[in-house]
Amino acid sequence: MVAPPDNDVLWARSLHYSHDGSPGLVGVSVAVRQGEVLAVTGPRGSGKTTLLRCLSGQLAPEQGEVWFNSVPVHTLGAPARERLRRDRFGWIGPEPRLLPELKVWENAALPLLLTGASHRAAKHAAREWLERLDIGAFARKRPSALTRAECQRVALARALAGGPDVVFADEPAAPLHRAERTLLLRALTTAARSHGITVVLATHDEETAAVADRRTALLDGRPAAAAEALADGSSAAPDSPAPETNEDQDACSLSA
Ligand SMILES: Nc1ncnc2c1ncn2[C@@H]1O[C@H](COP(=O)(O)OP(=O)(O)OP(=O)(O)O)[C@@H](O)[C@H]1O
Repeated sequence: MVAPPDNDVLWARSLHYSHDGSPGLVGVSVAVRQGEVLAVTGPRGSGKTTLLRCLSGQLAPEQGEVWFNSVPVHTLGAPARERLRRDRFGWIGPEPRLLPELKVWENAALPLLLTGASHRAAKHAAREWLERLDIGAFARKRPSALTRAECQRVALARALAGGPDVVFADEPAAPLHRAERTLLLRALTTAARSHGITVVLATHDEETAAVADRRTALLDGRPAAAAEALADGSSAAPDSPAPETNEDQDACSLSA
């Protein structure tokens, strides 16, 4: 077992995962550099969420390797993967999933409180991120007083407040209108770039993918090129890496 290259913060090779026997991932490889925003693209059901869940240690792949820096995530037991997720990763999905009983700042501080941070430190970090994301004024309100877009920003503050190395963003802007989507993606990429946070962004939406530095495409749980070759009847290896597109920095103008 050989650790991945030093400049890759996250690295996975030949991942296989099936959901109750039906294939979710079939030979997917991916590498993400420190501070990079990588878009994982593909139509609905192509395996994006399954890939993010394997990379973040929520799911243990049936085959293949996942490395976070020099940590072989695929060899860790469930408690160690849970600790890793809590301490080093942030997650934002399409739904904010805030706890209605808690104030906005408490929602944002929750992951930090779970890592054992003091109440004071967790509150400070949460409020700082709420301020940076322009929702500091709502800190003492309950989520029910906020719009959906504001709640999604609270979810982003929650993903960032613990000072993660990697944020996994699974269709984070999907339920939002265009203007709100642009704001949320700008907030995500600006936060990531100013703090050197790596982002793995799953999306089926071209405009959303355009904020990334680079993208990798999935189709039917496979790297898109391999899936297309399979459909054509040619002989591409099933676990060849997904084709990657180097996006010009102009594509990142939302984060300006
Ligand atoms: N918990 C589950 N149980 C059974 N099948 C699942 C489960 N989760 C995903 N799948 C199946 O695995 C495949 C990949 O799903 P996945 O959610 O990873 O794709 P996706 O690209 O993220 O799609 P979406 O954009 O709709 O979330 C799909 O065929 C899906 O139906």
